[in-house]
Amino acid sequence: MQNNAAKSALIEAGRWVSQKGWVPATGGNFSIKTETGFVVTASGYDKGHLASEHFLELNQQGEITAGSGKPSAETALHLKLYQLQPDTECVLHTHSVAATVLSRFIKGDTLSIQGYEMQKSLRGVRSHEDALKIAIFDNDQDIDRLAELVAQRHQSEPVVHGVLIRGHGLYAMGNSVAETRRHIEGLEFLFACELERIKLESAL
Ligand SMILES: CSC[C@@H](O)[C@@H](O)C(=O)COP(=O)(O)O
Ligand SMILES: [Zn+2]
Repeated sequence: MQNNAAKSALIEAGRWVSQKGWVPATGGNFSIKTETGFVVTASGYDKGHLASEHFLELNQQGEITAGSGKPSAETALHLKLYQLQPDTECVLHTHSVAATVLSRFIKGDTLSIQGYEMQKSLRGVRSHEDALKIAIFDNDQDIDRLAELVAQRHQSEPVVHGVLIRGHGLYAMGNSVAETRRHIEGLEFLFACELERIKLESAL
């Protein structure tokens, strides 16, 4: 995508995701692939009120080519996700309550979801009977190290729709902005359902 179109699409995605309550208190960061690399949000801004000056342009090695301020503190993870899946065009990172709590509640390294029609909102999923597996990684302030763990896991279990960072949030990806938004919305619905199910079952 062309740089200015990418920024406009991310400004719009930011408004939407903020209205959903999924990027509180400057949490979250967004990027879109461009002809020369990718555009990423600058660090520390309210993602519901982005303007064109709140973005940096980076090349395919992750070096800044245009823009001011600091790129997102989590830029290395965006870069890694583009390198792992060449058809990924957009990465959106959110901090919803459901993703944050569920990733802490599940103690292992995988959230397994089955039995929901909404699973079919995710690319390639054909049935509620498919077991949807979302990788969970322990949170780490060392983003390069975290990105390396995602890359290692990808070798045996390819990252397709998104990954959860424990107690932190969701990284969703897709082959367009629209697909990434749909993946976030579908996954958030599934996370909320799972939280409700766990609460009901523990009350029995
Ligand atoms: C407001 S705490 C969240 C941050 O530490 C981080 O996880 C985040 O998502 C936003 O960081 P940013 O550097 O603005 O892209
Ligand atoms: Zn974050």
